[in-house]
Amino acid sequence: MLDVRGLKKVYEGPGRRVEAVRDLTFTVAAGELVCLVGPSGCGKTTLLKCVGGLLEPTAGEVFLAGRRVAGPPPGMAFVFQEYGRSLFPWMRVGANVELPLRQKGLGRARRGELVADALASVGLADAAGAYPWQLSGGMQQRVAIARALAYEPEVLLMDEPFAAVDAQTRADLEDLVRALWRERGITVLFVTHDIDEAVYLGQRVIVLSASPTVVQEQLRVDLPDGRDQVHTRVAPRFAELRTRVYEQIQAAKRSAAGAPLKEPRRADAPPPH
Ligand SMILES: Nc1ncnc2c1ncn2[C@@H]1O[C@H](COP(=O)(O)OP(=O)(O)OP(=O)(O)O)[C@@H](O)[C@H]1O
Repeated sequence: MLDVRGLKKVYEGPGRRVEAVRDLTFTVAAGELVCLVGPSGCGKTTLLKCVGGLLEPTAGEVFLAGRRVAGPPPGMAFVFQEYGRSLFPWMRVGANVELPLRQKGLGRARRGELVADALASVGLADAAGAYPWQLSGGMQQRVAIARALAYEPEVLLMDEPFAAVDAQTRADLEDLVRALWRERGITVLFVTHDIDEAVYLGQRVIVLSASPTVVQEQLRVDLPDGRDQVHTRVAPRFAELRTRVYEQIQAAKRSAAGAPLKEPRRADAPPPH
């Protein structure tokens, strides 16, 4: 479904050259939920922008369903971290969710159906007439998710979408994403700096190195599909997987600092004491 091949991004400006992403190659299968995690500043947002056609890579290519991405493709939707800036404050919630559907050229009746369905899916069926600033942060992020869902994307790109909400809201929103993903079969690429979130959400976790970024490791999350905040997070396997991801991120930071890489531990090895 999503094929990232040899992606490289160098930012060049007067007197400054930043090689943000060196060489990234990975694929995401149709209907898969993959989390990308890596040290701060490792180029996660840069990568997602290149995948979404918002930024031209310096080298390498991204393919969506076999077609090369050369601008925002019609089958992709974004959810960003800063919900406060991604919703228009002068438009009511319903109009915010509807906006991309107008741009898609859908008729009024169909737009109405999709908006109502998306808002109901995120538990905000009665908020269509409110303004975003009348809602809590978590509710605003639900609106942003509803807007992405209403668009009926094949692929949903999420860039640290819950970084700015409180811990309880975050847990609710994580469960919402998993529920929507399971119901709708959307392909999800979810960027986070939170290791627990990556393991809790993903079917697979791609660990990125420090910038200039390469894939440090890919880890299959072999937890049961039916996850919940109480039991999954205390499961021994959850602890093993998060330890494994944590070690890889530490290794990525050490290698960036010039220290030798520690031999990676096997995912099925017991956690360290
Ligand atoms: N427009 C830009 N111009 C120049 N350099 C940039 C630009 N955007 C990002 N960078 C640099 O590229 C590197 C990667 O940035 P990016 O925002 O992609 O990382 P990130 O992993 O998303 O960061 P964080 O975890 O802090 O959100 C950083 O060194 C950053 O300073």
